[in-house]
Amino acid sequence: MAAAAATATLSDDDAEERVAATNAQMMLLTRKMIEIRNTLQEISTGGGSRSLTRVQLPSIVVVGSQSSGKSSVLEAIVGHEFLPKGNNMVTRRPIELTLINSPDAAAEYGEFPALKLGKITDFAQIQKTLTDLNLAIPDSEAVSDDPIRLNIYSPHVPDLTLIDLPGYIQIAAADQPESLKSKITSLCDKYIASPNIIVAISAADVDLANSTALRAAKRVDPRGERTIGVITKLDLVDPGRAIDLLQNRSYPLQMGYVGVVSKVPSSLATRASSGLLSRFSGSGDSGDIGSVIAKNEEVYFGRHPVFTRALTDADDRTGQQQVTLGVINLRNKLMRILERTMAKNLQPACDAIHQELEETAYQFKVEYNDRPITAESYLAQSLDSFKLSFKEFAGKFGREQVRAMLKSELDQRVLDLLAQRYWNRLDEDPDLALATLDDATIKSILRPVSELPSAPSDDVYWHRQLDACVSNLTKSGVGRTSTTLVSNALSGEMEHLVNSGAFKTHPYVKTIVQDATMEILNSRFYSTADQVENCIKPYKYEVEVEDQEWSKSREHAFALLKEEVRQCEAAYYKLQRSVGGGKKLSQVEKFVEKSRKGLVKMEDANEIYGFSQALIDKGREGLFLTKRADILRLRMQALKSKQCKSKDSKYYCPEIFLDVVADKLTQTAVLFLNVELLSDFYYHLPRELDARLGHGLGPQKMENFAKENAKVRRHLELQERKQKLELAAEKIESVIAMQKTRRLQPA
Ligand SMILES: Nc1nc2c(ncn2[C@@H]2O[C@H](COP(=O)(O)OP(=O)(O)OP(=O)(O)O)[C@@H](O)[C@H]2O)c(=O)[nH]1
Repeated sequence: MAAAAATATLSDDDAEERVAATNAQMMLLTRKMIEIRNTLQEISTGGGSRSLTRVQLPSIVVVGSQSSGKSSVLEAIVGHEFLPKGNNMVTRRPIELTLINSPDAAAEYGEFPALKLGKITDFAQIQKTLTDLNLAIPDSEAVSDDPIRLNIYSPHVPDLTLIDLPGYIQIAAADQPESLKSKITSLCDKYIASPNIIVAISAADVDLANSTALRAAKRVDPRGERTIGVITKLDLVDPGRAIDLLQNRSYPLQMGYVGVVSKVPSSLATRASSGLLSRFSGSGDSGDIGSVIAKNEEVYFGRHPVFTRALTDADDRTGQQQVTLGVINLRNKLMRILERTMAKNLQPACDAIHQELEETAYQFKVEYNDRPITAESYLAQSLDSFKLSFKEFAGKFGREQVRAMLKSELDQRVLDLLAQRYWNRLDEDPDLALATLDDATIKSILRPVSELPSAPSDDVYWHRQLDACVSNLTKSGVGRTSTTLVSNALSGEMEHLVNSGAFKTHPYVKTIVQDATMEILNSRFYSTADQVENCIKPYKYEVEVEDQEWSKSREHAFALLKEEVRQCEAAYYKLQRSVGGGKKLSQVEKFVEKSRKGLVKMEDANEIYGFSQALIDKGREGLFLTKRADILRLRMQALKSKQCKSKDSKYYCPEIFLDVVADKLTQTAVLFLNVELLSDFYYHLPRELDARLGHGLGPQKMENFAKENAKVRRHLELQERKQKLELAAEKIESVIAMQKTRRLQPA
């Protein structure tokens, strides 16, 4: 019986029901206030708020020297071991602990809101994470005032917010910075400032006059209005001495002292207990360490009548300071105190929220004309704008553009073939010619193209040259080349569009667009290339030419040669400048020519003539360009001649005939590229983007996307701030209303 009395007389059924009802009501209020406090905290972290920082709802802050039993008390309240342990000063950052009573929670779990690790049901894992987060502060710094936020959900905890701080030290250890003591003190000072409630922990076996926690509390709360003294390790001193300590007269506290024995006794550590803590939730035995400790305290205090007497005396109001015993009563007391002090701050907080809300609403009206925005609407708008620029591009890049692109590619191929089979002169320029010829051509000695206009019409040599060129051109993999060209052009343009349009500041979405582009293009690549190749097959055997086609190609071939001449001249001019003038270049060219005729020796170039190897190479290039331009001019004349007017002279005018072939290949390829690749891509890409960037993105990614744009981010943040303030105002008003109703109810 004595034991039951010592732990707050919970034996009587009526009393129990009353306590439960009060607890439930209190928890509802406290929870609402904690929610408001957290909302306000989010608003303050989201951007400097002037009026909100002035008024804040209080937190409970736990301070104590190292090894005073701080962790043991907190763990007894939570019911689990979860705080970092070790000799190496493991609490280096404030731990802001929010306990959330969740009666329906299937399991107890913790969450680190800033880390986004999800629910952690293994408390050993929570302990490890806390240890890692603390030890991430280097030994040289030892403490940081950047808090770790941890929420614990459980049916066995009350709604409470507690802040655990690094323990006070007397002197810094050898490996700790000198300034550590003062660093810890100023960190704690920051937290024990008004209006927070201070839980000052002192161990019974250490002289209270030396308690750093009580001394610090006295400094900031000299009248003992917001400090609770907690004396741990009562079992280590004589019970009579314990009672003396709990009635500490040198620092009287209005909320009194609470004595606890918060160590899990080894004999009880593994046994499920009577479940005293679980009375909070009305569930059965919790089996947590809180219950084990409570059971142990019940037995310990019951064993010593002096504790029962102290409680009775206090109840009788004999002038003694109020005495409270046990972790459960500490917990209840904390809840009551939190509620009371929060209630005191409710009206000022409510006023501050309203003031802040008014300012924010005004800003929102002025800057955004009350225009609401969502990440989703911003994404939809950006996607629409992107699709619009895509449509514009599609309008500009059609069949005609593909035709021009492919024709210019084939023109280049035709020029290369002509150079190989007609224009390179093996006899005059063996070095350069050899480098560009295939073995078969080298074997068939090239005849100078100047002989072509006067060759007999049945000259097999010239027939073979043209047939080889045509065969080479038609069998050069036009299907693959043309498909690659168009694919590259499309993916290049998409790259340009994402880098310049609505998505230019959105790297994640850029990748999605590029991936979708590549997937569509790749999936069509082989079938398109095969279809094009199939359709140009007939030209591999026979090419029929119309008069009109011939004359069109005659003009085009002439223009091509003219452009080639221009390029030769430009290159020659550049070469002249690079060797220091035309005179120098022609000297070197002459030397190279003489050496080809055997009139001078190449080995003497440097020593006798002072021409470096680089200069000789340039001389060779100069000679090549001059001769190439001569041949091209000759060929231009030929194309203009009467001989090349008729399509029947195809062997005399290979430039024209090859252009006809290139043109036919282009026209046929474009037909299929347009249908199979271009139109298909233009049709599918917008649909694919709708699928990937619509709801497929998910709310978090959508928000991340929207906030990548600084302007939108500001708009969204201001809007969120306004919404949070509205919510906080609504909640705080309902809490104030609840308070009023409670006050009106009979006790
Ligand atoms: N006998 C007894 N030992 C206790 C009691 N409370 C805590 N201890 C022991 O005292 C030691 C220190 O307790 P902690 O809870 O780790 O103390 P702390 O203040 O958190 O220590 P730091 O984390 O180092 O600051 C541990 O060995 C506990 O088991 C108690 O009420 N009675």
